[in-house]
Amino acid sequence: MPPFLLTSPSVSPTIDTKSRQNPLIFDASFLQNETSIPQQFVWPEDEKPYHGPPPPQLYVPPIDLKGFLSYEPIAMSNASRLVDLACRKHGFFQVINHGIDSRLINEAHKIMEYFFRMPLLEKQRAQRRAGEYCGYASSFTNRFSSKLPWKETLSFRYSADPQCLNLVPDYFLNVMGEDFSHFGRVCQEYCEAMNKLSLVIMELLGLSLGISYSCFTDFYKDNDSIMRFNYYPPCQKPDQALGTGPHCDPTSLTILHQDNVGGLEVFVEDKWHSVAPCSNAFVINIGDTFMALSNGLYKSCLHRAVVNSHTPRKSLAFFLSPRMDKVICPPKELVADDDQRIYPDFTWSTFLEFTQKHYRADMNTLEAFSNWLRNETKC
Ligand SMILES: C=C1C[C@]23C[C@H]1CC[C@H]2[C@]1(C)CCC[C@@](C)(C(=O)O)[C@H]1[C@@H]3C(=O)O
Ligand SMILES: O=C(O)CCC(=O)C(=O)O
Ligand SMILES: [Fe+2]
Repeated sequence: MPPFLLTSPSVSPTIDTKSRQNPLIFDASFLQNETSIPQQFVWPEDEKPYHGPPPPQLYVPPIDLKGFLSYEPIAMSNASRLVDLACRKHGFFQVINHGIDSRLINEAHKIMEYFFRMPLLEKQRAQRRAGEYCGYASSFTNRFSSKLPWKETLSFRYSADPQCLNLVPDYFLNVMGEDFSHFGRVCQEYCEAMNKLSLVIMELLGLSLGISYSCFTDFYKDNDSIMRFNYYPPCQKPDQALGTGPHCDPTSLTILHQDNVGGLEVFVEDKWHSVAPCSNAFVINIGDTFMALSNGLYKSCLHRAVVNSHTPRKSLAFFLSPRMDKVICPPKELVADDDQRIYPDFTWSTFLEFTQKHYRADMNTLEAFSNWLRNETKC
């Protein structure tokens, strides 16, 4: 186990005042060519990316959803067996023949490219504000003052509640104006496709955990999720910086589509492994909230994104999360008696607030949150 995994979690405000008083400006069009990078982007020695020979590739089982989607019994049992093995070990698998139109995926990558290539001032019309999880962030220069990620992100909320049909287009209309109506429609369509796929994966997870296939689909049918575009500009010091630092996703399930550049790494069996990009696959990983819902059986695993000196990289991440007020409590089939509960009951709204106001998501988020919650409920 590397030394950085042994540090005990401490709860401190996520937004540090130092970074707000004296914010650095991350303008990628300029910084991507700089041979010396600001100190705030240099990661500590024990967290720096490894720059020797390329890391070994992680075997991320490709799950063929074709047979599963048409309810073929053999295909369903094969898929659930592979998913079960992967989720007990590290929580990462891929899905192929997922039924999502490649034109929609390409269109989403195209509009993302268009957005991030706009001048900084234009992008800042959607500026993410302190304590909020939606909007545009050029690195997290006004949120943190060290270990800054070498990335720009654009995040927005998606809700599967039928009353929220226009949430995404309305968001873009409000923050970016009329010219972004096509943008908003593509994003809504992409999120709807992700919502559908996430419910299929929830059926698969129900089966692989040996409980009813509808247990998790019911739980997530009115999900309140986060869609995020990640853009990693080239960095002339890729051995010192990180696109996204080591973390476990606090959310329930992440559906990631990466372009063909590569940079995603997962920490398994004491070392970093790369996950090769594949345009017809989505990389799926279990997040902390689903780990808690499965009573710790399925793992939320440490991962990060490294950067390179020559090619910008893009990824689309859909973070599935339950409706804000749903209580995360494992189904009784997964808990023999109350002593076997690993995490306390919580709501996604409290956990989300914890990651935005009290704790910078890292490899210990769920543990730090559980301890914080136990203390809060004690007094
Ligand atoms: C609830 C969330 C917090 C983060 C965005 C969503 C899902 C993943 C989290 C994050 C990506 C984990 C790594 C650190 C983080 C700060 C980031 O680099 O973007 C996290 C997100 C966040 O707090 O904005
Ligand atoms: O861009 C990637 O490959 C991973 C990003 C990630 O882990 C995240 O956004 O949570
Ligand atoms: Fe992540």
